[in-house]
Amino acid sequence: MLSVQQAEQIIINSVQPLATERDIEIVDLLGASGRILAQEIISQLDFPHWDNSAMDGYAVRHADIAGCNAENPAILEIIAEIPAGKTPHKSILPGQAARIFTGAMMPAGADTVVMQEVTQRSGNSVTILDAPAPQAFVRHQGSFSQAGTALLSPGISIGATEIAVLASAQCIQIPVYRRPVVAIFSTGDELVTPDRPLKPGQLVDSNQYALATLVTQTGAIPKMLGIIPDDPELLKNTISQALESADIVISSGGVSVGDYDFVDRILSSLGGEIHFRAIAVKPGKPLTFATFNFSSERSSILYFGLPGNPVSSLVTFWRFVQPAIRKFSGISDFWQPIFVKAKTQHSFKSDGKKESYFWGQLHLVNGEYEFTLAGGSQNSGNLINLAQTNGLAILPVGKTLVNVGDLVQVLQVQ
Ligand SMILES: Nc1nc2c(c(=O)[nH]1)N[C@H]1C(S)=C(S)[C@@H](COP(=O)(O)OP(=O)(O)OC[C@H]3O[C@@H](n4cnc5c(N)ncnc54)[C@H](O)[C@@H]3O)O[C@H]1N2
Ligand code: MOO
Ligand SMILES: [Mg+2]
Repeated sequence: MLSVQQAEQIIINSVQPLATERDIEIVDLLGASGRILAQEIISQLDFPHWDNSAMDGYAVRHADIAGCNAENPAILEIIAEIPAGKTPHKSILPGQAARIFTGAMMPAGADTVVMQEVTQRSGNSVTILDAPAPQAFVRHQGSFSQAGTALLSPGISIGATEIAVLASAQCIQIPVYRRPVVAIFSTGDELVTPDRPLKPGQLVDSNQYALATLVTQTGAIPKMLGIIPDDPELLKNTISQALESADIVISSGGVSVGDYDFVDRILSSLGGEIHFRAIAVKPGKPLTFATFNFSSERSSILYFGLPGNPVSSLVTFWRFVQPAIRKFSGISDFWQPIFVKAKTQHSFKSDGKKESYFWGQLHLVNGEYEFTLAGGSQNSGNLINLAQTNGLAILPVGKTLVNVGDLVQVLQVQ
């Protein structure tokens, strides 16, 4: 059976990220939050825009104050006051200074700022009790970045720091990639929506809601197609419709070997290339991955047939689907899953034949991660103790036991 790493490679190699002009939309500054930048941002401005003071104090000519100290101070005449936002009109000549405030433009002639803490003011003169280095406390025009420089590269995720840069560079129309559309549906005659009374044998479709939440959190648009009964005709119609209107399709259920598990057959009949139908992973073994190439105008459509058991569908989403959505979104880096090493507070075991995932919580204790197993049954049908899961501890193939205090690899999730 395919290993987790082989399956991951097949999926990631099948992803053709958004990259064309057709995939770009323009949003305003705040609308860019959480989006993926689609084009390089080049600054029209120098940063700082002009020489300015980094301190409240006095703008001076360094030659006038070099070597001065409390015993041998320099005394200068104050000829101007320059608050932030005002243009200085006078040049500083030898023996002169300007009162200046943080962020205010440096006057011509001055090259250094003296902090007011090492000065004494008396009327129109200032006594300098200590000389800073030449150029001290002056933020020079263009010293952070110069006009014409690329400030942000395409493929980055836009957060608060990037929005600050865009705002400062006066970029208010931001080119971002459109959000991928992810169609989601559940299969199974036993499934009902959460608002329906349960008849014997029925079960609430929880997967669709959990998957839609994860899709949204991953930056894509979920398109919920509902519950489809175990009927090959209805399933075929739904899958066709999903393939027409989405970039990625996720179904849950109907991918194992039961008589009512129709998904794989339908994918083949619709012309999908099935790359695999099972992985050596627990939970999540019966995961189907297929691609559809309808035209050169569209990227390959990715189809994930997730197993129906609630934990299996979420574990396979986190491990295989989420990185694929991220990569598809146009993110040039950081779409990979994040693994951390954690000291486990519980022991757990497996038969060593499949890569096994155990759900629970990662905590930072004194700067180091610890992993606590969720209480109750680690059965892939038990979604109740999945609540508050933020990590999946991994037992690799060939390893059958982890003891309390051992370091384990944990996949960070959510
Ligand atoms: N003979 C075998 N049987 C099974 C195998 C196997 O290897 N040989 N694998 C088991 C494993 S592992 C899994 S996981 C499941 C996967 O089954 P399917 O993907 O075909 O899913 P279903 O049979 O439709 O449902 C499985 C289970 O999950 C419940 N379910 C389904 N959809 C939802 C939903 N949307 N929300 C909540 N719960 C859902 C469903 O009622 C079943 O209990 O197959 C095993 N069998
Ligand atoms: O692997 Mo299934 O995915 O355990 O329940
Ligand atoms: Mg089944």
